[in-house]
Amino acid sequence: MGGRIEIKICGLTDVDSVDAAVAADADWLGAVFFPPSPRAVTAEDAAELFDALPETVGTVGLFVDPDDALLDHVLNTVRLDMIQLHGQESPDRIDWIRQEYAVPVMKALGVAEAADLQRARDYADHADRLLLDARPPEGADRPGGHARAFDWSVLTGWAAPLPWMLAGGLTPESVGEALRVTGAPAVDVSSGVESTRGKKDPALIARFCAAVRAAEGSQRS
Ligand SMILES: O=C(O)c1ccccc1NCC(=O)[C@H](O)[C@H](O)COP(=O)(O)O
Repeated sequence: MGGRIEIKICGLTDVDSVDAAVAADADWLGAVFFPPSPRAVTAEDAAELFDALPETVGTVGLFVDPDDALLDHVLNTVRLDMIQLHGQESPDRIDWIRQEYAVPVMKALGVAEAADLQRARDYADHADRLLLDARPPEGADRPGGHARAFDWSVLTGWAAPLPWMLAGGLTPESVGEALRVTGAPAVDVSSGVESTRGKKDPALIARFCAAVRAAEGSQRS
């Protein structure tokens, strides 16, 4: 049991943190194209951060209910290997985006209780992956990136209809337990590897990735 656990570091905004994520063997690097986020970057910023990356590292563009103009601009400016949709995008909208841009789509779902997992089935025939994230606080100005974890035990017995990532409040200290409880095949982190909100910390990125690899090793033994 236990193959490679994929790691996504989300909300990257500076080259030192990008370098740290690559050095720490992260699989996915995320850029946020949602202006209210403290981690938001422009397409031009992201191109500078991502365009010299090795092909072995995947890039993720994070959007919230994007219009076609934003998608056109970003996809024509930055190399993106996956589109993450973190808003209220419908299955039909996902079908259109996948068709139009020929890039895999990961649909984020807000989870607080087991019943929230039922929505995963709505996207089973439309998205390529699911991101299970904690539901945002009431009245939040953005749907993700709040350092909130949900009760991972709600995933016990859950049959994932698609490849998926666990997100929400993960840290170098908690990710091992999260993996033990959930068996997640991939993890995603933003706040937990920041020294202050929106500022990634290369040392925390390295610690987070090392903790995932340690958990991977213990799954194999
Ligand atoms: O990170 C943001 O600022 C953000 C803004 C708008 C929509 C989604 C956002 N983040 C989505 C992510 O994929 C985060 O990595 C995920 O929510 C986990 O965040 P955290 O709990 O801070 O690790």
